[in-house]
Amino acid sequence: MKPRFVMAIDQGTTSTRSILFDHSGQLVAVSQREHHQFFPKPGWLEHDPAEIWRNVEKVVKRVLDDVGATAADIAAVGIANQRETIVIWERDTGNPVRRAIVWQDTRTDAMVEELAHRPGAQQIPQLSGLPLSSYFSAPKLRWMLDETPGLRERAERGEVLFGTMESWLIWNLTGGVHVTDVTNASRTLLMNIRTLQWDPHLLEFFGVPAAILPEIRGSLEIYGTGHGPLENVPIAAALGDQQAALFGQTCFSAGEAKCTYGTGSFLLLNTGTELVASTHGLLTTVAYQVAGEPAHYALEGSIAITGSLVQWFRDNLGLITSAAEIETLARTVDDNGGCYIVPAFYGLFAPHWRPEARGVIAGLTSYITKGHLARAVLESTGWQTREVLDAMNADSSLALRALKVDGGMTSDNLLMQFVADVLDVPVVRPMVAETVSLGAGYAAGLAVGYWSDLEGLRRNWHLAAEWLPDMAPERRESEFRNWTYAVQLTLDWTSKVGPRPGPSGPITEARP
Ligand SMILES: Nc1ncnc2c1ncn2[C@@H]1O[C@H](COP(=O)(O)OP(=O)(O)O)[C@@H](O)[C@H]1O
Ligand SMILES: O=P(O)(O)OC[C@H](O)CO
Repeated sequence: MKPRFVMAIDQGTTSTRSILFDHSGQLVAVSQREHHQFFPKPGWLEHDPAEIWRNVEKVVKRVLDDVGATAADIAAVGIANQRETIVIWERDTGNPVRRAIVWQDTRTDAMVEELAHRPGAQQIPQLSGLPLSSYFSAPKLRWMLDETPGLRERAERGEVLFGTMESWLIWNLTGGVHVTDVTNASRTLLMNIRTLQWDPHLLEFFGVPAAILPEIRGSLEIYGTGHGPLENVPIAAALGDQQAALFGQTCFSAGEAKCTYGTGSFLLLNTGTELVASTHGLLTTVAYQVAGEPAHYALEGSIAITGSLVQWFRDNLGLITSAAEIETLARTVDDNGGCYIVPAFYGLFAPHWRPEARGVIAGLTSYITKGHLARAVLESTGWQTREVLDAMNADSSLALRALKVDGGMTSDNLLMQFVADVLDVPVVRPMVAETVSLGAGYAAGLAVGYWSDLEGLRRNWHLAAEWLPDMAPERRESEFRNWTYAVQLTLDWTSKVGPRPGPSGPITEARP
């Protein structure tokens, strides 16, 4: 009997999910668990890798139980994961040596500032496709090796192993295979974006011993097989979660793009097998690689604060009680009243990469009501997307015909219409909203022949909602100019006034 399902494991920043999909790409069952967010100091964010692995075991078992399935029903498992977050564990025991440092953690900002002045720093973007930033894995790894007594020596002796989250999960799922997939490796600042191998110059620059690193493998290939409830099931794919969403949205060809609107937002444009080096503040990243074939690349615009600004509006200002209420409040007024909010809570990511920026509410007058503020909150997500798309258009000649969207913020019609208006392209949302998991499932299913080709998967993409551009060009451009002035106000804030006491780090809900 043929297996009925593929399983996706989506290990995200706040929770871990296991989802079963059938052959038509329909979601059959889901199980989810949140994990603790540890904030040991302002700007720091850590996860417990052992807790995350236990959660994986629980959600895998639960989702199988829910539909009465066994390992024999599962064709393959695919992993999608929060990217850049680092884990170090002992080779002998498999125990993590300390908590994971999460992608949003800004503890290495000062280290990065210092490294930026060292010889060799100029070559980093050209080698890795990434700007030097505390967002990526290498500064976090350097920090862990420097600040954990004896760890660097143990790393050099090969006693401990490094991995991003998919690497940690593959190690545990397979019982000891130490690999990473190429999309996750492309987020570390340690991989050469052209050779797709660890780069000796980058390892030396960040002081990382090669003995600690996993082998870089394709995104669609069998890394090993599972045990326990997944006995003998191929662990057949891994993708960073944003690349998984690109895959799940079936953006397989050059010129196709998606944006995932969640806590932060991530716009990825598939550029095909051609690598496009950004000169406008975007990341060059690997979109996916079928084992043994050339990699497909993407240009990425990572935006740090979008949905989390809505959370701030709800939790810190208390002007709404649920995220969904922001649309109702924004609809009480016709426009933003001249008000712009730039949410540079802990610097700005793409296309600015300015860690010293801090947020502003600009254009404030006695006329402004909470309705105008609600609009400005939502509009900031639209304008930040526009900045990223302008950078993409400057870097690449691939003209976007439509933007595929997913994520929690896409239930906001006012926001999605605004995005279509300010980008001047149609915005479309698919029926299956779980694009991250779907992408991991598709990749694993393709790797084992559960699905035969990409065209078949494209036919599974069905339109759920569409927003067409409907804003006068003069208004669009004059408002964008205003936004740009507001952004200028944020850029040098901490260089001029110094750092503020108190948190300048991630906004993430702390409950398990
Ligand atoms: N109707 C809405 N309007 C605007 N923002 C929303 C709405 N619903 C949810 N959000 C925001 O979306 C985010 C949650 O989306 P989700 O895709 O679950 O995020 P993540 O995967 O990053 O945790 C939250 O930050 C929340 O504030
Ligand atoms: O887990 P998410 O959805 O917050 O995604 C995190 C990104 O992978 C960070 O680069």
